[in-house]
Amino acid sequence: MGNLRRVPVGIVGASGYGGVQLVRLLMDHPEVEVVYLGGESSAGKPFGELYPHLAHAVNLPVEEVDPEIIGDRTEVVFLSLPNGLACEMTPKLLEKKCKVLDLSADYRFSDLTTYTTWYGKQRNDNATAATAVYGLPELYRSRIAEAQLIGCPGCYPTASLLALSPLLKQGLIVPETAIVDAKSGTSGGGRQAKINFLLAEADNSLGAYGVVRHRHTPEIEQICSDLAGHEVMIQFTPHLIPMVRGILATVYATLRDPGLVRDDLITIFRAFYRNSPWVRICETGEYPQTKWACGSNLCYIGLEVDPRTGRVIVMSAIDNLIKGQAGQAIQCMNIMMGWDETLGLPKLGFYP
Ligand SMILES: NC(=O)C1=CN([C@@H]2O[C@H](COP(=O)(O)OP(=O)(O)OC[C@H]3O[C@@H](n4cnc5c(N)ncnc54)[C@H](OP(=O)(O)O)[C@@H]3O)[C@@H](O)[C@H]2O)C=CC1
Ligand SMILES: CC(=O)N[C@@H](CCC(=O)OP(=O)(O)O)C(=O)O
Repeated sequence: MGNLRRVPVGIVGASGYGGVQLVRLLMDHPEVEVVYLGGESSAGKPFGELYPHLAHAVNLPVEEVDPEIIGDRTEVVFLSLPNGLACEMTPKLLEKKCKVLDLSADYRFSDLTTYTTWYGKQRNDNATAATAVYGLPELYRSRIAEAQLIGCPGCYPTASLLALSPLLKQGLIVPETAIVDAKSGTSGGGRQAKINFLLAEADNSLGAYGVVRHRHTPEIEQICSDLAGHEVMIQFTPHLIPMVRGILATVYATLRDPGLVRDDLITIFRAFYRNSPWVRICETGEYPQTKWACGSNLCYIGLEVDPRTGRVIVMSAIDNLIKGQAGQAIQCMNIMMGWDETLGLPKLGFYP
């Protein structure tokens, strides 16, 4: 007989794009019960008023955020808030013995000086931050299993790091030659009114932003440095593309051994991800499309070697709201709770 007791979970920031994905997925998760939804401007409203398509399934109000009350009512808390808020409430939630999964950048950095430099917020929770584990299960599964606090990765870092990790871990590329050219749909910017996300601005147009200064650069570099065993700098350029969901990261790097061919690297990638149910390697020469990943927690990876330049080109496609955000956080929760990593997560995309 299965376990009848469901684990009570809370979602802070439930009214945002990450929050609504968490609600949608966790309502169907067999081991949890969503008992608390929190927000700021949405507090006091029924959730179904904010997202009428879920009104028939979610009969909960959005409540004000009080860590004391959340800690009393839940055992697992997802924080899907703008950067700089999670670090204010996490110490209290941990004190209350909750497991905390933060979807913002607050607990992604092992060195808080880097966080302060790039995010501009002074912090006084160093001791708490030191206990956080970076929530990329394909790299840090065993540490996630032991953790009480997870700093879930950003969407661009997820796509970029899954493309780069096998190459860096095996020492196959010159790390400093790595260039990440990435494109994101507009939902990456959240459910806020911003001029560049207006249909008239974003539609029928493609452009880079944050060139040489996007805050995901130090996040990607931190993990690349960990994999390479020394400090690594990466060139990262994000682009906004007129679609709602999805990220495609195209990564270029110079191979140390120019004799390597595509089949060698496919074998290496397959071996690296052999225990990772959410990574699919495109083995027969096809290149991943964001649409394949849409709605699922999968990351599709394809690659090619250019014998003329000696470079490897890796393409990595995810849904920014699922593997890039809410889905990955649930994957981490599954690991922390000792459940199957795939539990409650969508395996099949929406395509077309
Ligand atoms: N969108 C994406 O693709 C990804 C986003 N992330 C990160 O995840 C986090 C959430 O992003 P996203 O869902 O896009 O953001 P949204 O802007 O869509 O949602 C933000 C949420 O935060 C709530 N909120 C804002 N201020 C407060 C406050 N002072 N107290 C309580 N709640 C507050 C809002 O509540 P209300 O509406 O009630 O005001 C809303 O529910 C961010 O840190 C983002 O950087 C990470 C990976 C991918
Ligand atoms: C299209 C778009 O605007 N994308 C966002 C990335 C969202 C994200 O993951 O940001 P966090 O690191 O704060 O979690 C951006 O570039 O800022």
